[in-house]
Amino acid sequence: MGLKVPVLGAGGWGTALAVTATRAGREAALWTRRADFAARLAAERENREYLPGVPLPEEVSVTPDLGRAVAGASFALIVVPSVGVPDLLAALPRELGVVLCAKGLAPDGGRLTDLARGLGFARVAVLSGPNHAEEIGRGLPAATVVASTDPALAGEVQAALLSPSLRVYTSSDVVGVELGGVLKNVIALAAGLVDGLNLGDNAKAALMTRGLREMSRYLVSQGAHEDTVYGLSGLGDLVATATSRHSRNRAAGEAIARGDRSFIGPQQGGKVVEGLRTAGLLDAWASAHGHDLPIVRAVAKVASGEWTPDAGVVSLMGRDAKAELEG
Ligand SMILES: NC(=O)c1ccc[n+]([C@@H]2O[C@H](COP(=O)([O-])OP(=O)(O)OC[C@H]3O[C@@H](n4cnc5c(N)ncnc54)[C@H](O)[C@@H]3O)[C@@H](O)[C@H]2O)c1
Ligand SMILES: O=P(O)(O)OC[C@H](O)CO
Repeated sequence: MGLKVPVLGAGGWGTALAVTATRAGREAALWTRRADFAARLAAERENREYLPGVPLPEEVSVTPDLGRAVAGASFALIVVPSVGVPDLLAALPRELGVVLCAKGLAPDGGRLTDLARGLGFARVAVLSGPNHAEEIGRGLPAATVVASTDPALAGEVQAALLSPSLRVYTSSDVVGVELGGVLKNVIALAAGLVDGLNLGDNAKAALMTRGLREMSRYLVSQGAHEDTVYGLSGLGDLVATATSRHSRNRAAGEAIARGDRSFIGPQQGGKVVEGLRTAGLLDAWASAHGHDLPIVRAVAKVASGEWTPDAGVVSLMGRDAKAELEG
């Protein structure tokens, strides 16, 4: 088992994971595609752009050379935003284990783990949980889940990240862990809309609870275990994201509700707000497959500019009367 952990992507989450690996006694090779940015990180020993205030230990090396970053390693953490995952995977040796850390979907609306398998990777895992980079980077206590159908790979990743400040659980439910992280971003965006519209605590509790129900219906329809929906990568991450001052998804929803149009449409404000992209991809999938995902639909319509935030509220409040456990 290689002691070096390649961390591919030097945004906030990649930087926090590189620091996390050093707390588990490993060396981390932090890769970024921009050579000038790599040089700056190596010189300043801090990622001032994406994770300010967290020093990079000397066990973290920084490189723009992908081959060098993964040389001799058993697996790599893939921590670029979901849009960048296909190109990055295509450039990696297929014998490498890949641990997908993005909370988003492939360009066709499918799962990133399926994309990896389709490209020929045999050892595939996903890492997800209630994990804000700002807190993990500082070593505040947290927990996460690594899921794989390959228990040896899940165990390797667990050992490489487990430390007194991060409990890493394993799971074999790849679908549940992966899609929990994907869906919660959309519900967190909707929670931000509720915040920005000043709709109150009752509305936010109702939105999060019905959102969890929507997550459950979708995840189980895709083959997830229902228990996973109520675990760290489902309910846990939904609570962390929908209630947090750190969450970009929640903050984007709040900003849209307050009239900030920079998040509307394809440019998406220039920030990684995975839920905006996910909502459109999932809404298209749900329409094509006859699934009812009303919160996803409302967020997709608001994110594309087709509906105002108020119209989204009207659509959700005006749905047909039903029994709570009906669907
Ligand atoms: N920030 C968190 O707390 C957190 C926690 C868990 C999971 N995630 C997930 O991790 C992923 C990355 O998020 P982040 O917070 O690190 O983002 P970020 O905005 O902090 O940084 C993104 C990084 O990826 C690079 N990048 C952007 N597009 C790229 C591309 N096409 N190819 C290669 N590199 C590209 C950027 O230059 C930047 O270094 C997202 O899917 C996010 O949902 C984030
Ligand atoms: O800042 P967000 O909204 O992308 O959320 C960050 C993490 O996914 C929380 O677990």
